[in-house]
Amino acid sequence: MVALDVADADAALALRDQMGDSVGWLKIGLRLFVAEGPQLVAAVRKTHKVFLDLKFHDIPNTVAQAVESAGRLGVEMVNVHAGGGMEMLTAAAQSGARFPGMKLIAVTVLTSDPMPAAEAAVVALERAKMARDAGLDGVVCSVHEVEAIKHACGADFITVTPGIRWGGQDQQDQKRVADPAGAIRAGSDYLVVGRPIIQAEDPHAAAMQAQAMMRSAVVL
Ligand SMILES: O=C(O)c1cc(=O)[nH]c(=O)n1[C@@H]1O[C@H](COP(=O)(O)O)[C@@H](O)[C@H]1O
Repeated sequence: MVALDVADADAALALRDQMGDSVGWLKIGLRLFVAEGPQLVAAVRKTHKVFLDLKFHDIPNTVAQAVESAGRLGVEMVNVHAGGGMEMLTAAAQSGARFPGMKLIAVTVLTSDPMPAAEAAVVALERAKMARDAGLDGVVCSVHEVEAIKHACGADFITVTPGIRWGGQDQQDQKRVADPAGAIRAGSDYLVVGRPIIQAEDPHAAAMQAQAMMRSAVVL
């Protein structure tokens, strides 16, 4: 999943065209959605699956309604923040259930969170179990937590992992990072990559490089 963390529709659609069908999913997050809204989601959906990453975190009623609005946009994935608690997650799941083509995912502990990795592992696992019990389809977590979450929540419970860096790239604000091969070896279902691709001199080549590393880790 390539994160379209760019300022406007022109930049987003240029990047989308550069990626072509080499990438199946594009992620629309806060920056782009606040700037361009549902119209841009509709444009991107014409060619790619869309992960709408707005990390809803509010009272249960508000989050449930926001999930419903996301469902009406027809996106294939949307996320909420597990920090909102069990009642919020349950309300979100009830709303999400009306849109079977949309995966509902909970952010556990942000990959930029400065808490020590061992503590993040405990909190992420706890929140993943809560998300599963509430009926969500999976979580966003770092690669480091994937194995324990799959073990506790089941192989079908989706793990989406940002914080992907390789070849000595700058971690920037990310704290818990891993490379594309490591993410596949850990069992991650979807890798989210932003700046290492979108700020590369050649974004298409960077996406190809990440995918080659992913393939190198696939055991047939
Ligand atoms: O929900 C997310 O997508 C997300 C969760 C998280 O814990 N960490 C995280 O980095 N993300 C998003 O994943 C992308 C990572 O971007 P880069 O650090 O540029 O690769 C950004 O769009 C973040 O908003």
